[in-house]
Amino acid sequence: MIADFKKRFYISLLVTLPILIFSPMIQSFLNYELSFPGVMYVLFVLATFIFFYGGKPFLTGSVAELKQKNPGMMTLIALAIVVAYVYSSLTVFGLSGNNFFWELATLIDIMLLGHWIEMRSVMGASNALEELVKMMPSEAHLIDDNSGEVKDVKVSSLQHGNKVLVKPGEKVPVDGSIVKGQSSVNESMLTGESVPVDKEVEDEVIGGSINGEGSITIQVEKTGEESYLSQVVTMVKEAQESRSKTQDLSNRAAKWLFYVALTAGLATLVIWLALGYPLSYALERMVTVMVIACPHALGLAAPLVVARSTALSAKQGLLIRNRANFEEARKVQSIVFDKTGTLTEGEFGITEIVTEDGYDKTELLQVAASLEAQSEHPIARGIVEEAKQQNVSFHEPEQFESMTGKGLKGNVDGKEILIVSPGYIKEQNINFQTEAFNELSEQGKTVVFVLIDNQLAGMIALADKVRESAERAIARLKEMNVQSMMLTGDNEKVAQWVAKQLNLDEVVAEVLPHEKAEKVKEIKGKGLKIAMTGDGVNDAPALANADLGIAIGAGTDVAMETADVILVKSNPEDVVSILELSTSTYKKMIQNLWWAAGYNIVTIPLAAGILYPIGIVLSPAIGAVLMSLSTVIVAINARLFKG
Ligand SMILES: Nc1ncnc2c1ncn2[C@@H]1O[C@H](COP(=O)(O)OP(=O)(O)OP(=O)(O)O)[C@@H](O)[C@H]1O
Ligand SMILES: [Cu+]
Repeated sequence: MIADFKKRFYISLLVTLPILIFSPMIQSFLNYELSFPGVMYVLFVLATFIFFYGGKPFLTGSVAELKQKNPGMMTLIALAIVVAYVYSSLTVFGLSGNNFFWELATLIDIMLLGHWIEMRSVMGASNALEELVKMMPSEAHLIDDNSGEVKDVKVSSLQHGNKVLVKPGEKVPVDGSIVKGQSSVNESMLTGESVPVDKEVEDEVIGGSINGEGSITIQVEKTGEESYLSQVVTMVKEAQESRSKTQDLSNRAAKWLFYVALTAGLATLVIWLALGYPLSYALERMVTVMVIACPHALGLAAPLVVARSTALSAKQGLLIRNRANFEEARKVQSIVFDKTGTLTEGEFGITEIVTEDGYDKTELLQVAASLEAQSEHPIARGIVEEAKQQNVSFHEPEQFESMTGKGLKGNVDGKEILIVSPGYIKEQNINFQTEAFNELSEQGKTVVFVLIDNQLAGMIALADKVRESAERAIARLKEMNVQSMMLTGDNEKVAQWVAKQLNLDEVVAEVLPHEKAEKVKEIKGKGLKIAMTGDGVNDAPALANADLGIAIGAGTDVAMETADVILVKSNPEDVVSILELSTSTYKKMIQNLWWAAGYNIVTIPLAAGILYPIGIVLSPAIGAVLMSLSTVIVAINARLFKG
């Protein structure tokens, strides 16, 4: 496409030269005379060539637009050059008046040049996505399973389970896990995090990241389309193509501009004729108006900015999935955070085990860990970790059952075990050591209760760390006048403790998973624009219900599927970045809409000849220069967008 415009431009330009040299009007400007019999016919033939050859992209483009019943810039340009060409040709064959072949030729030249330059700038603004793709290396060192020999193969030929060697300083070719060696890996191109991450055996590495000083062997887990990077690229592409309000607005404006241009063009024609000017002169003014009003920068103003901002943000680990909701993010007034894993690290460690009479700590830990080994909950991981460290033996549970938002149930060694929340204990009116419990909770520790054969056996206290980044994020939100709220399934006292640490505006504790979505709806009902941030499966309904759903961290797939934005890093500060990015993207788009459409307020009257009294009249070619300029400015402005 680009090469085609370039070729058509150069050839048309060459053919334009003789037209200029032999045009009577140019000759009178430059005060020379050069002619031969039948020169008119030669000019006609040359101009016809330019009209059909150079004008072809515009003529076919207009046919396509009219077929779609969506007349736009191509139709305007086609109309302009057809009018100029038909009128000039008629004068050659008898109609009285002057031809303006040279105007037609230069107009087409400039149009071709303009569209060529502009396509290049457009490519520049939208190729941020391609940079992401380029991060993938094309070759990998495959280790033969039998001989252990290393040979270089194409990444596309790798299969699951293959082992590949990654040497120091090389790019990791595929997603996989380390089976040998250790190193630090730079994942900044995927997460924006510039500090290299230490990786050892069993750790996951992502294709496209850069290996540090160590040599590692990785086992291939995901290739091609499945790989993290291609999923990011697909996601960004989808977001770029998805509809948005601003886009709809500018499309509608572009439609309007078409009719404005047409009307303004006809009015110009009529007025100049009424003022007694020759038809050729009036037509020239009309053609200029139509060319200058070409609404085509308008169609690009928003998509270029969006292409840029979605791709840029993807590189910082902010993945935008739903553009329309992202655009509205700048209006968010209240953000609801989930506690565990979002505001806190989500990494629990056991701090105390308090037993009831007749039970010992190791026994408690053993049954608890045996049951929790079946669960993915952060609490479960903390308990299992501690048991492993104490070398407690695990026993396979039977009839395992998880009670969402409340705890777990199952049989271990023939005994019925329950691990449950304080809420559940209170609900069942079971007596427990209230004082010890209160003391632990007030220190911000999450306490779970263990029941053996319906008898309370004791409680396990676990501590999680509040993220420092959460504190900074909430402070910044305060500055932006955005309310921060926390929703948690955890106990009230723990929630209060976290809220105090982080200076949160509001907390709601002991909410069951399905109640999170209802709570979100309730806040929305108060007329507040709300964003919800969470990581777990139990957050998914709430994410879907919020005006803006933000999935944090690698999170669960369900959370990612329902979210409008995914934050690759588990950093609450990125929530602030999303809001800021939404604001700056919107600003840039509006700015671009002005460059694209607003400039018509000045140029249409100018093209119509309003400054004729002081001697300023634009030729169609100058009109074409100005309209191209507007598009190029829009493209450059989008490219300057840094987030
Ligand atoms: N695997 C488990 N082991 C023990 N207790 C559990 C388990 N899962 C849930 N619970 C109990 O149920 C409560 C609520 O759990 P839920 O998963 O809904 O929220 P949470 O993870 O504590 O907090 P957040 O809503 O902030 O993520 C927990 O605080 C805990 O008391
Ligand atoms: Cu145009």
